[in-house]
Amino acid sequence: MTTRRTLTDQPCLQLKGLVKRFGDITAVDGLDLQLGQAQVLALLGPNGAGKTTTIEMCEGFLEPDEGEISILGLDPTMDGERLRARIGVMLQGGGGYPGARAGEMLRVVAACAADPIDPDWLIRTLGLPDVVRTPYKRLSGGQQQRLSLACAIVGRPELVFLDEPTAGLDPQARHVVWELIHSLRRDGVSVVLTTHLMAEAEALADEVVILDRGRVVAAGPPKDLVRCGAEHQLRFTAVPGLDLGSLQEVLAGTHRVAETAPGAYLVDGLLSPQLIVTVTGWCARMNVLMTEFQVEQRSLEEYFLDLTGRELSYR
Ligand SMILES: Nc1ncnc2c1ncn2[C@@H]1O[C@H](COP(=O)(O)OP(=O)(O)OP(=O)(O)O)[C@@H](O)[C@H]1O
Repeated sequence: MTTRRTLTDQPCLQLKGLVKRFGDITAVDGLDLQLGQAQVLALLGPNGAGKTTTIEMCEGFLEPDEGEISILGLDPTMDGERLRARIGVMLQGGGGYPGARAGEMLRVVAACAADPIDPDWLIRTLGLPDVVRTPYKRLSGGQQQRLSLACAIVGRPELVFLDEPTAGLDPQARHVVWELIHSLRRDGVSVVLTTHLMAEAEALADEVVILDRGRVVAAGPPKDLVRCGAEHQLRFTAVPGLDLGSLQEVLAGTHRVAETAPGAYLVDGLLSPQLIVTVTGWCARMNVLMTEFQVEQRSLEEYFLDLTGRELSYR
């Protein structure tokens, strides 16, 4: 899609001690974040967690009360003009010109860029050919979303901010957007996105930051977050009434073992390849045939619930 950028070690986004208050509400409360080049960062959190406020400060639309922001080495408040040519912004809820036709809108944005992506290619890729002549205000919510995404990336930005890029999209359109974000990353573009969707963060992000009430409650690669927050459960079925005492002995008390229903067994505790070998090896020695074998991990969603006592996604 684009010419691949040369990778550097410089963080393209760095936030230190960021604070933003609206009257009595502290929307962002001492946030530290860093993002490397060609990385995707997902800000995850419930309504009001401070995601939009954070990215609006990064985009230069809001001024922080405290802290420092460096975007591509620039201060978005002081260097907004210089920065705007190098970043792409997709606002929550679209943000297009109501009377402008979809195709024209994208071409106007492309014309402002030195080396734009071909607008026709973006229109085809995002499934918008049938609405190029339709005014923005008459596009469906999903079409407005996709057009806004096209406008955010048509100028080949170095860093893109996408505020809930797939909100309201059907699964097929969501998949197209995910593919586009993957290809941006492959081309060396860094992406900051906000989402309520755990699956989206897991599918796209190198780094997930979970916010709650303006603070980071957890951060890391999605797999690590699931792993570090999770006790795991291994379940298997076999003939009822197995002698679980001997399995417990083999496991040396590290896991809880139970027959939860006749023939349904649960091994509860931290999961590892060694645990699977131990349990299947024990079955083999006891001449027990497992008829089902299942590993259950807690999702990021459940991890968030554990951390905050609240649900993460409720749209
Ligand atoms: N302009 C504003 N004036 C007053 N309060 C605001 C303003 N913008 C945001 N807030 C408040 O700051 C807090 C954080 O809001 P923000 O929009 O950043 O959350 P969010 O995580 O993006 O939520 P959502 O997922 O609903 O978009 C909320 O309590 C919100 O009501």
